[in-house]
Amino acid sequence: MVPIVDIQNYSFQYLISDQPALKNIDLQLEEGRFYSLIGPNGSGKTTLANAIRGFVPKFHVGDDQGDVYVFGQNMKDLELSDLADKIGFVFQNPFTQMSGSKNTVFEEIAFGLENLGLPVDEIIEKVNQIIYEADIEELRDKNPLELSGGQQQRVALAAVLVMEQPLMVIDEPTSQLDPQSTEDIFKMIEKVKKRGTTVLLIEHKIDQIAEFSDEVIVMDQGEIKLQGSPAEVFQSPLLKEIDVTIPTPAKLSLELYDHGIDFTDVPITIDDLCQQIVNHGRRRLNELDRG
Ligand SMILES: Nc1ncnc2c1ncn2[C@@H]1O[C@H](COP(=O)(O)OP(=O)(O)OP(=O)(O)O)[C@@H](O)[C@H]1O
Repeated sequence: MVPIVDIQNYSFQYLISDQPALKNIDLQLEEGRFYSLIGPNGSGKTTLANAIRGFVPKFHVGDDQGDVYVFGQNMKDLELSDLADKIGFVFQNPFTQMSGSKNTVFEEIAFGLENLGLPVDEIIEKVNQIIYEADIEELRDKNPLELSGGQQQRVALAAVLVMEQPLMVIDEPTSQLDPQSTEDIFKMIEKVKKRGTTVLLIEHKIDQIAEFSDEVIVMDQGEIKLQGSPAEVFQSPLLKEIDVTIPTPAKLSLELYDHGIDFTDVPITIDDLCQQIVNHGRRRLNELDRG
């Protein structure tokens, strides 16, 4: 299968910087998978997302080498507007996403669909559906620019998800949200993935990343250091050399190890942890029976 995104030996250095933000990146994203991109602050995550959308180097200028292919086309041959109907992009700061010209959240979310020229009935149906899924009914008639940061974040995400582009690049959509809203946003993104959308999510919420991602990509100092399933990545000894935290169940298992409880695998999700505890209990009972 041809990857949706194919990055080949790509490096980029901002014009005003003295070191590269991306170094020799090779990355392929397959259709319909949910990828999470993690790494310490300044490791290059947003720059990589911007390279996939073409903002780097077309908007944020600098020197680049290598190639970024998206939907089989080299970004060098495309204008920024060429991919508007293929890539949904949620910015780190939701304020920058707002059109600034709409009086209500409903109109804000409808804006992109209007630009695509969809029939009014269809626009209303789609906007109502996403407002329901994003659980933002109480914001429907509010002015987008008067919302709190967390509310703007939900509206900005809804305004992109409603467009149903086949690739979503989402930069820290939950940074201003409480734990329950964070969980809701991940469930929403998972629903989008189930429609066949490819998702690249930049996030720091490790527990949800472990639970929802198909693959985790770890960046450090402009390079991709690790990539694999959540279990592969969060059990990798290489992670110790990078400043990223491990999921809470894995941390708990290390504490239990100090109390003599040794699991066969490091649990990554709460379900894994429960299963490992049950397995451990069974093993102990068998030992007691035999002993
Ligand atoms: N517009 C810019 N001009 C110059 N340097 C930049 C620019 N944007 C980012 N950088 C630098 O590029 C490097 C990578 O930054 P980037 O924002 O991609 O990292 P990040 O992993 O997304 O960080 P964070 O988690 O803090 O958002 C950093 O050293 C940063 O200071």
